[in-house]
Amino acid sequence: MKVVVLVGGVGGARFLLGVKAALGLPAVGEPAEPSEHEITAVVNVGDDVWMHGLRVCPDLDTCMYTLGGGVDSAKGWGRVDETWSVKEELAAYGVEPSWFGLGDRDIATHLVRSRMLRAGYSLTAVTEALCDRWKPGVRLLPVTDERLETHVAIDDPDSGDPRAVHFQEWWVRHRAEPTAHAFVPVGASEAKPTPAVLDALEQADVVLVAPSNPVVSIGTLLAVPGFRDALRATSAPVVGLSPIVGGRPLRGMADACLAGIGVDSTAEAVGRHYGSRRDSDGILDGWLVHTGDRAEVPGVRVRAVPLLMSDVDATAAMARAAFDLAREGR
Ligand SMILES: C[C@H](OP(=O)(O)O)C(=O)O
Repeated sequence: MKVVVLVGGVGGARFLLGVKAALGLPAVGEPAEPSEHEITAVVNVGDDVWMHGLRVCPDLDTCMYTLGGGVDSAKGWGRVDETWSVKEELAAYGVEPSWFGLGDRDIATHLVRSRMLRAGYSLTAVTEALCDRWKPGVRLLPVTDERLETHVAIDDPDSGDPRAVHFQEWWVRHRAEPTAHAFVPVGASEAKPTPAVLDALEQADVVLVAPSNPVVSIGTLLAVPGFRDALRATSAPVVGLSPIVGGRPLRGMADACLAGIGVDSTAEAVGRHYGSRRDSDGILDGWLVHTGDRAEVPGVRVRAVPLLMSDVDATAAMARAAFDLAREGR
């Protein structure tokens, strides 16, 4: 089976572990024998940023480290056994930004990526080269090879003046506390989905929308011109999983993002925001919500199952429920 999963970072990576397990693949790493199943993750790039002259791709790296066995699993991102000498040395020079820490091991990834990008390789090719080391067992595809970065319109916490900051500054430096008035995918109008992404969607047997951030992860994928159309055109059923459980985000600060686009933090509101492929210009055929949550999404089959990614087995059960819902509509 060819499975395409739309993902962001921490939540998306955890969900991919469960998708692999649901298909009988090792959650971490590659299977010993070639498999009949093929998983492709289309990954958000809106969090990407140039930092100290290095190209940092947090969501691609979180997926790569998580699936390749190199992640700091307590945090859900970054390298295990990380050290911070470079960060300390930069602080000693008084170099800004000091609020975004790059670990020593992690820096090696960014050095390789930046060098290859400067040599003219696409982000898709660079990611493939990095994955040659990590062997995530999932094909990780940036949604676009063009530069696309999410910016957030806020009132400056010091001056109160309106300004736009890079997503990382809002998320990491300000902990998503200043009210987000808008999210702007800077560069989106010039971006296009890569041929590999379009091909994966066309060939897919099923497409899953991970319980990732609906605004700054999945929303940014959908902001790439042509991506929504390709998702709507695939012959594969599209099933999403709610990242909102009991009116609260599973993790992260998705509620602050949803408030910024005027969507309530409920499974129903997010399902309606994604919308129906059949009855509107939406992206869903099926929508999984957490047991006990209710959602009516016109034109979309809704089922309630446990949606807490507490471990790989629980996450695999979620993926199996998504496959079942996808099959129901065929
Ligand atoms: C929030 C995001 O991950 P997601 O939950 O969207 O997959 C992240 O890692 O920054």
